[in-house]
Amino acid sequence: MAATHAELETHVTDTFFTATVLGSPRIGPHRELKRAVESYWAGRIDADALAAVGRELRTQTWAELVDAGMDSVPVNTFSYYDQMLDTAAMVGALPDRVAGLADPIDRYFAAARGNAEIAPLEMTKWFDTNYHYLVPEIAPGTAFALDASKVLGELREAREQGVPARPVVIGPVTFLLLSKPVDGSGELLERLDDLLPVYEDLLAQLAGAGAEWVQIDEPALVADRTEAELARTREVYERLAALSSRPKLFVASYFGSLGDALPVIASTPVDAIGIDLVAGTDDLASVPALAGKHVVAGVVDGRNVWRTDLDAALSALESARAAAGSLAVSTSCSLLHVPYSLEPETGLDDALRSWLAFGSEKIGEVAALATALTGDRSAVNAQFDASRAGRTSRESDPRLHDDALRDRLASTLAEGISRADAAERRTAQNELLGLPDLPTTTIGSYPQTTEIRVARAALRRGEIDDAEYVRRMQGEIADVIALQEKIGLDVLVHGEPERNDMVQYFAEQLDGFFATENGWVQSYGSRCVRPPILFGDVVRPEPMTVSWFEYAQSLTAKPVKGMLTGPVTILAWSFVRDDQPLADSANQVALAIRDETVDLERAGARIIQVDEPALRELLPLRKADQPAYLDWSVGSFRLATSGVENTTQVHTHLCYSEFGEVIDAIAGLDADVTSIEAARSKMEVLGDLDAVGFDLGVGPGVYDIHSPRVPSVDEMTEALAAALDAVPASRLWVNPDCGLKTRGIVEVEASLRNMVEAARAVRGSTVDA
Ligand SMILES: CN1c2c(nc(N)[nH]c2=O)NC[C@@H]1CNc1ccc(C(=O)N[C@@H](CCC(=O)N[C@@H](CCC(=O)N[C@@H](CCC(=O)O)C(=O)O)C(=O)O)C(=O)O)cc1
Ligand SMILES: N[C@@H](CCS)C(=O)O
Ligand SMILES: [Zn+2]
Repeated sequence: MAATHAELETHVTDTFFTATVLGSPRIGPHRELKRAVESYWAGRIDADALAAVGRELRTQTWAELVDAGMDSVPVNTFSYYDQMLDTAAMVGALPDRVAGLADPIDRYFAAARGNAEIAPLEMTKWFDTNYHYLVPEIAPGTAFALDASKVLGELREAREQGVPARPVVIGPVTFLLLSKPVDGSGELLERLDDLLPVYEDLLAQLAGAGAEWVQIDEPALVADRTEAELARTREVYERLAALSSRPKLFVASYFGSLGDALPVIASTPVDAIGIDLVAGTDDLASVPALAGKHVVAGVVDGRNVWRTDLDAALSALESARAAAGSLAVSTSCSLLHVPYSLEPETGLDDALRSWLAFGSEKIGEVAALATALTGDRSAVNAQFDASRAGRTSRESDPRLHDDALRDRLASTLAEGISRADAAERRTAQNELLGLPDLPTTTIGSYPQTTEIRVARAALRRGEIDDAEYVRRMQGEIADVIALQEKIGLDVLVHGEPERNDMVQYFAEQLDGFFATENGWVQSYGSRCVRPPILFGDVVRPEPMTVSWFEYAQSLTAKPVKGMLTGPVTILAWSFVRDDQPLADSANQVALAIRDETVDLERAGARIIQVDEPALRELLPLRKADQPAYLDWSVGSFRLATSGVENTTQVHTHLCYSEFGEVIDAIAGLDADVTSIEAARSKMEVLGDLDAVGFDLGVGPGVYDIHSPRVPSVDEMTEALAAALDAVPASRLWVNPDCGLKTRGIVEVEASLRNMVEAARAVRGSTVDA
């Protein structure tokens, strides 16, 4: 049964816990950690003040969990930046280049962000989420050594507060599989023999510090794994479980089903196994294989915001308990991926509110289910009734089903979503645009300055009116157009100052979405996003971008790109309804974007860019599920972009990933021009595109926008020369890797000047040749 706070104060020991979550958000209910960390970086507060903010946030998080009735509370899920970086620091795997920094916190932040001399670690997406982790680098010389100060410190802190603390660490298999071999390192799982002593030492120290349980996260086991990898996994957990002095071992999986890995983990003497019964419902049928283990059943969705169907969850829990014997109720994954609480969302109508559960509400659901599971159903009747009422209200809400929209979508799809032959389009577009070879452009956003954000905040608070806001944004657009003209770029953008975010901006204008006021979720480090909630059928009441485009185009004779976010990315960065296939929601969003492209074209846009940076991110973790995804995602992009004339040049933009695995899909998008992140991977993507016969326009990023460094003309000339080995000049575009919203204007101007100079130099040499 979920314990009360009073019971916990009597210290339940040596028991199997019954109610928990796999992890907690850490950025702060009002982004307190973001503000503290950024203040520390800016030198406005010292390390003690930063530590105090962290301590206060942990205390609040643990108290909420204990008060709600969790009888085991995850600790060490707090982080100043990222949990993979924390693990690298814990096992002594920070890169050598930060070793010279004496202060551990400065060393840590240097690995995360770099500085004038030090390159940061790479960042990449955490499985199929919109959270980015830092990729540890493992060199042959990396000498693993334990530094357990963070986890031990947080364990001690929690225990002093009477919290039934369960330290959480990333497991050795996931840590190595997600790290990057450098300096000639081979297959990283080969390093397990070096790494395991560190984990053994850690477990001994945790036991010595009073930890009854430790949670070892192994989400890498929900992706396809080779026999050899599974065999190594078995060895790891046999060895760790064989330790004489250790806490009970709870191996947690999440983001999918364990599949073949389930019997492997089950065969080792670990004490508890966590399964994701939301994204990995298949594992429910395998629970009998877990008999004798404590099963931690993730039935409350940690990735999405829908209220749990408590009746269905309870019945899954009852059948799992019957098969396994011993069971705890949990979230499917850490609550890192959802906002803290529904409470600040004053803009929610009662119906919508009754369908939702954010972090706090999910903790309440876990507690209610744990109580119901022990037989004391009457104590939680009200929660079960509210869950049923929310479901009934949702099923009957007219906003979930718009017949006119569905009919129009069906007829548009029936008409076909292919454009004319690409060569025919190219001829028509070249004639209209008259661009030079190697046209120069940027990806869309220019620096989101404090003035821009302050203006938006002032509009929100009613301190300025719409007209004043438009005036200020038009001022920004005019500046950005003038800057681009001065630099000599060929294809211009309006700079996106009016967009709080490339997804939220559209969601705020589409029916069927709810945009939260305070639903912040960590994206990376101190950066957060507010994923909108796609709850109903999606309808575009009016044009969303046209007036900004028209204003920008009125200031220049050069073509200004219409700038839109694509359907896959809008879905990937939203919380999406779970009552219909993702493909159906994607097509509804695509139809709205298609209408916008047609309106932009009518307003004079000769080029329209539809960004799909999240195309790779949503790729299912299991190969077997990938073809169906690629089919609907490419289809939704084509639906969004096939409504315009042949003369209108469609661009797309892809970034934040390595695209090797989805290269066919990129070709399948059939965009006239694809700008793609390439600077860090040294243009490798061009070879991949060539290999699948891609013969459309391509703009491989010639410089990395993730750092303030100004790239030289020479290095961009070299990048372009390398690109010309794979792509003829007639198809090559010149652009940075991604948008410039996180950069400062001074470095942007200098970098773009050099980029244009490099393009001109290369153009000259190809014309001469
Ligand atoms: C391209 N990326 C994106 C992802 N997901 C998205 N949904 N959007 C993306 O663009 N995933 C992959 C990458 C992740 N990259 C980033 C990069 C940068 C940020 C970021 O800077 N986030 C901002 C918040 C942005 C925002 O929503 N701004 C709003 C509100 C701003 C605000 O907080 N205003 C203050 C007042 C003004 C002030 O003092 O500054 C307030 O309200 O208190 C806006 O511009 O109106 C961040 O601050 O973290 C995220 C992901
Ligand atoms: N048009 C967007 C794409 C980011 S991925 C931008 O420039 O910021
Ligand atoms: Zn981008």
